[in-house]
Amino acid sequence: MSAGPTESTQSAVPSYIADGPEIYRRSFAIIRDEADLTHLPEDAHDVVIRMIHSCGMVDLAADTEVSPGAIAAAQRALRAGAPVLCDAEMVASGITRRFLPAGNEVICTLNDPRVPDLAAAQGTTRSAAALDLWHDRLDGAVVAIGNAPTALFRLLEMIEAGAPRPAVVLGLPVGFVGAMESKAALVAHPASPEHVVVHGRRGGSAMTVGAVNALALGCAA
Ligand SMILES: C/C1=C2N=C(/C=C3N=C(/C(C)=C4\N[C@@](C)([C@@H]5N=C1[C@](C)(CCC(=O)O)[C@H]5CC(=O)O)[C@@](C)(CC(=O)O)[C@@H]4CCC(=O)O)[C@@](C)(CC(=O)O)[C@@H]\3CCC(=O)O)C(C)(C)[C@@H]/2CCC(=O)O
Repeated sequence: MSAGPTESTQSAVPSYIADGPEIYRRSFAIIRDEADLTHLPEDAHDVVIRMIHSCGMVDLAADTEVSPGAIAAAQRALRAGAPVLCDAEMVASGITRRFLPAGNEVICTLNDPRVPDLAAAQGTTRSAAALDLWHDRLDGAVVAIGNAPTALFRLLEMIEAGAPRPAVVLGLPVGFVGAMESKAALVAHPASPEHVVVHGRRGGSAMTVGAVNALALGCAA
């Protein structure tokens, strides 16, 4: 093992790996070794590995479902310049812009000044109301929902009502109220777009960012 910056024999800090690319290489090798990805489409492996990388849970793979065309659809959309529509600023902030293949816009409407009034008028969360401002960008978009279950429910309601269809939905909200149910609804919906979900309570902004970054990196392959 290579030593970290503190190499003094006096130090109580153990030696550690301080080479960024090497840390990534080892992490991905450990995940490949420990995670069972066999039930997932082959082209989803790098995406799921990066999702696991973001949360440290190799058993995440068992709860992950990827529709057969999801990865190809997402990468086609990204290469064609589709925007990435995010439910939370945490998701939007984490996406590594230089990985995106076509200078794709990353959009989060949560803090648009119109959203509080929309939410109050509809009696819903700001996260769900913010999707009303997605209408003109939804067609063929990559949707990344990493926080709010109500945003995923709202997206399904919009699609049912005839809104344009995104290319793919990364349905990865987290939590105890509505997260499991919203993801189950996405997978079961007869008009479900291509999707990536982690069933159950697990999800989150970091995991969703990992999925988008892996999809973007895969566009270059
Ligand atoms: C019920 C909500 C949940 N939030 C969760 C987890 C986290 N949320 C964080 C932060 C900073 C934000 N959450 C909001 C989206 C806020 N969270 C909610 C809502 C009340 C409703 C969403 C829903 O149920 O669908 C939602 C507010 C709303 O009206 O939509 C946020 C907008 C709150 C705010 O700042 O006003 C904000 C998002 C900021 C952004 O744009 O990035 C956490 C960091 C929690 C914290 O602050 O301690 C954390 C992040 C988790 C992650 O990985 O994304 C849950 C667990 C999803 C929870 C819903 C489920 C539950 O409680 O069981």
